[in-house]
Amino acid sequence: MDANQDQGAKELFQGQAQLYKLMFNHLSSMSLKCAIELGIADIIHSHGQAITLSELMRLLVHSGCFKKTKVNGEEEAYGLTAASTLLIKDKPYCLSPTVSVFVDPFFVAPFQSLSIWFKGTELTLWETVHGITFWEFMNQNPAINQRFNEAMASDSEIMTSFVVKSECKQIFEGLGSLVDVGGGDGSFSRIICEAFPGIKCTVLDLPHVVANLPEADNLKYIAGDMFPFIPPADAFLFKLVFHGLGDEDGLKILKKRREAIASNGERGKVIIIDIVINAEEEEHELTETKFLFDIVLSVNSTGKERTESEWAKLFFDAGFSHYKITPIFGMRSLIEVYP
Ligand SMILES: C[S@@+](CC[C@H](N)C(=O)[O-])C[C@H]1O[C@@H](n2cnc3c(N)ncnc32)[C@H](O)[C@@H]1O
Ligand SMILES: O=c1cc(-c2ccc(O)cc2)oc2c(O)c(O)ccc12
Repeated sequence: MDANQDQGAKELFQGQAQLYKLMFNHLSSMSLKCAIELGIADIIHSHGQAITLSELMRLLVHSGCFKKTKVNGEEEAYGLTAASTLLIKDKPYCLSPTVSVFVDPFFVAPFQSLSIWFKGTELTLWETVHGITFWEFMNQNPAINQRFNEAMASDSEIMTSFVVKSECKQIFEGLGSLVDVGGGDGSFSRIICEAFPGIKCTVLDLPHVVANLPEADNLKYIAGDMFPFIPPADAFLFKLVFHGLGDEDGLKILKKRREAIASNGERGKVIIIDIVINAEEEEHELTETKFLFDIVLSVNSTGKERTESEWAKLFFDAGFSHYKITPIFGMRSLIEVYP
């Protein structure tokens, strides 16, 4: 990649992370609500105007979503930043559908009840509020399922087009087969298949996600559950899948992949694209976005976002011998795991 492309990708991923932060900003106030309902401030203590449009714009400018500028050097106006550029509809990368899913009442509603969940017994807050698990909810609500899958697809498109142009494309070179586990509608694999026609890609996901999707010569879909069965392959890709799994389930999946690699003559690897929390070394705002994601995942699923040492423990406990983390996607990293 040349320096201009590199700069472009950096800006793109910074913009994406910034947009996610804005998308999840309501979690700060919901956490505050929860702290009030649980009486946290009281416990610690006993131990020891309406917004006008211009004010709203001021807030959005302050948060970096838009910038204040001048037209003809005089008139005040609002311009786009890296984040709001990702909201333009007819551009190759548009995150507007993603933002609209994750600020929709069905998604935001559970956060109103954080304190009820803390006092209850359900495994996830999602179940406390919606009565069924996140994936069952998607199965039973086709319109929302479609919007969620489209949001995941736009996330994949941004990332994959970057992967196939950057040095990290070498991790796919020479592969004969790849299973994209929990691969959604296959947007990631579709771009990989086009860039590497020699790779036979299989997307495994739940039936309501992969039903009736068009296959290609080297792109197939399997409707199924990743826990009992994942087909053999030279590489297993998990993009934004482990963050939805607790350590016990994550370990189950990784151990089976380790066994699959052993029965393939120790040939194969696991490729993970996910968040790695690195609060000491990275920018404050990036860590904040990752922490917000952590709340989303621990509320909607049994998962969490992990630090490098938490990831390493999972890999070594599953019997892998080494791994490499490349933090190339703004808030997400590419993790290669080897036997
Ligand atoms: C956050 S989405 C990520 C989708 C895709 N990898 C991407 O990054 O765009 C997680 C995916 O895991 C799938 N999934 C969840 N549980 C699964 C299971 N038990 N077996 C197979 N897929 C599953 C979901 O349907 C969903 O498509
Ligand atoms: O509730 C979620 C949200 C996500 C999610 C949101 C935005 C992205 O760009 C990626 C992922 O992922 C989830 C997930 O993987 C899961 O297992 C349960 C819930 C969610």
